[in-house]
Amino acid sequence: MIAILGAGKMGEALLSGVLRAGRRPSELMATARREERGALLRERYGIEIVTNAEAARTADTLVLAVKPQDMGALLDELAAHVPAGRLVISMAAGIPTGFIEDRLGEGVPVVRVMSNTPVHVDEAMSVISAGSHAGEEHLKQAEELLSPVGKVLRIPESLQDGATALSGSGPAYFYYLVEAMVDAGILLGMPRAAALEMVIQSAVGAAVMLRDSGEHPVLLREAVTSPGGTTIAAIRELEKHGVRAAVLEAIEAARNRGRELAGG
Ligand SMILES: NC(=O)C1=CN([C@@H]2O[C@H](COP(=O)(O)OP(=O)(O)OC[C@H]3O[C@@H](n4cnc5c(N)ncnc54)[C@H](O)[C@@H]3O)[C@@H](O)[C@H]2O)C=CC1
Ligand SMILES: O=C(O)[C@@H]1CCC=N1
Repeated sequence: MIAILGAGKMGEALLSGVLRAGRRPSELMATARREERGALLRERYGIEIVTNAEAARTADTLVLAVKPQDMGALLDELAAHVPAGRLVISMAAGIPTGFIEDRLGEGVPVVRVMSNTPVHVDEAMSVISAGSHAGEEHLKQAEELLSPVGKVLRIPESLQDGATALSGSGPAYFYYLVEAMVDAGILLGMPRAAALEMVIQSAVGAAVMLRDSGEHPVLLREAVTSPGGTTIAAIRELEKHGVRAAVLEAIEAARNRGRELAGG
């Protein structure tokens, strides 16, 4: 039995992915802070909605999907109810496995996960790290849970805040670029719908080539960039405006914010 504690955006996305992958609703339970939210999840997925304490007592795997700021309160609520040997999987940004171990009692196996919203389309990037009491079998269980909704990669926990900044937040950077490109289309007089269609299909085409061609991104970009042509005129402006440096600093800022989150 898997329990998703705090089934908001990410928790629900994982829940629906796990059901799409063939698990039965009777193998899953969830908790929600608001009653209406619980009722909606029960109706939408046919799963049982329980209290956090009930989930802790019953489920073999507890998936913590609350916001980092709510993690301390959730763990205080769970502490008295988690029997030894329960696997705890945390999806929260910035919360070290040690923070959870300290509050749930020594010996609890914790796996920290950073996934991203493409869980919705089974194209997530999930990176996982073992806490000090989690071993191979626990990492395998986390991989089994997450691999139906995308790729899974093991990394040392010291890189988790970096992964949060890179792939956890990653989809937002691509959406931001799409927004900016659509604005450029508007500037050039395109109807918004046409601009959006052109940009989305360019993004999808570029993403599929990146994934499937095995070519390095630099080579793919060079293939678009004709001598004396249009692309290099655009690239010169991107370089002039320091876009690469802005990306480096932005992702470093996201990593640094992740490091602050456990402190509230
Ligand atoms: N949104 C994203 O792109 C990503 C989010 N994350 C992480 O996933 C976690 C959840 O994020 P979202 O789904 O975006 O947030 P959310 O706010 O949509 O979901 C959290 C849910 O937890 C519920 N909740 C809070 N305290 C509770 C408690 N004590 N008992 C039961 N339910 C409780 C809230 O009512 C809410 O529905 C966060 O820790 C975040 O860092 C990770 C990767 C990507
Ligand atoms: O913005 C956030 O804090 C979360 C973590 C990764 C993506 N969204």
